[in-house]
Formats: sequence, C-alpha cells, structure tokens
Amino acid sequence: MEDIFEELFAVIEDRKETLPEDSYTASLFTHEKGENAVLEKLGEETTELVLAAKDDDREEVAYEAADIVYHLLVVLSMKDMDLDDLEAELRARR
Ligand SMILES: N=c1c2ncn([C@@H]3O[C@H](COP(=O)(O)OP(=O)(O)OP(=O)(O)O)[C@@H](O)[C@H]3O)c2ncn1[C@@H]1O[C@H](COP(=O)(O)O)[C@@H](O)[C@H]1O
Repeated sequence: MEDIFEELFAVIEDRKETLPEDSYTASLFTHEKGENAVLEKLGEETTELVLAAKDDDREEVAYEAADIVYHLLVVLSMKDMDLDDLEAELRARR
C-alpha cells in the first residue's frame, strides 16, 4: 500500500518537472487558475465522497477516495512538500 503512494507521488513529481502536454497532472501545475484549480477539484471530490458514503455506495467511495488521495498528493507537491511531511504529522499524532 505504501508503495503505491510513493509510486504515484514520484509520477506527480516527474510531471511537475517535465510538464508533458498530454498530462492531466501537468495541466494542474500550469492551470490559468493557479493552485485554485486543484483546490477546487479537491473540494468537489470531497463532496462526492460524502454523497457516496451517505448512499453506502462502497465502489463509489473507493473511487472518490482515490481521486482525493491523488489530488491531495498534487497539492503536497505544489507546496514543495512530500510524503515524509504527511508521515511525520500522522506519526506525531500516535
Ligand atoms: N490518479 C490519478 C487521477 N485521479 C484522478 N485523475 C483525473 O482527475 C480528474 C478528475 O476529475 P473528475 O472526477 O471531475 O472527472 P472529469 O469529469 O473527467 O473531469 P472534469 O470534466 O470535471 O474536469 C479526471 O480528469 C481524472 O482523469 C487522475 N489523473 C491522474 N492520476 C495518476 O497520475 C498519473 C499520471 O497521469 P497524467 O498526468 O495524466 O499523465 C496516472 O497514471 C495516474 O496514476
């Protein structure tokens, strides 16, 4: 499970660096709305997760949760943060 986060974050960092034209991730880093584009998307996905959970739609909950995790990792990268920052915060709460 840990690996998939690391793999995904590495891809996001690569897209930030290389900005391929056909990359959705790159489009978030170059969006005319700036960071608001990914932040708005995160808000939308969170609302969709809440609705899916209220409907007890487990498949949809997993789908929206994955959308949230992906966009969350993009936000971390945008702030020049990484998974270590997230891990440190989680461990500090134990
Ligand atoms: N995990 C994701 C991921 N999750 C969600 N998304 C995109 O996030 C967007 C979510 O928006 P919505 O749910 O609103 O879906 P939509 O209706 O298609 O989008 P809109 O019309 O609302 O803009 C979609 O365009 C999805 O394709 C993702 N795009 C990329 N990744 C990962 O990032 C990697 C690199 O992708 P590229 O940057 O596109 O090369 C991929 O291999 C994946 O592993």
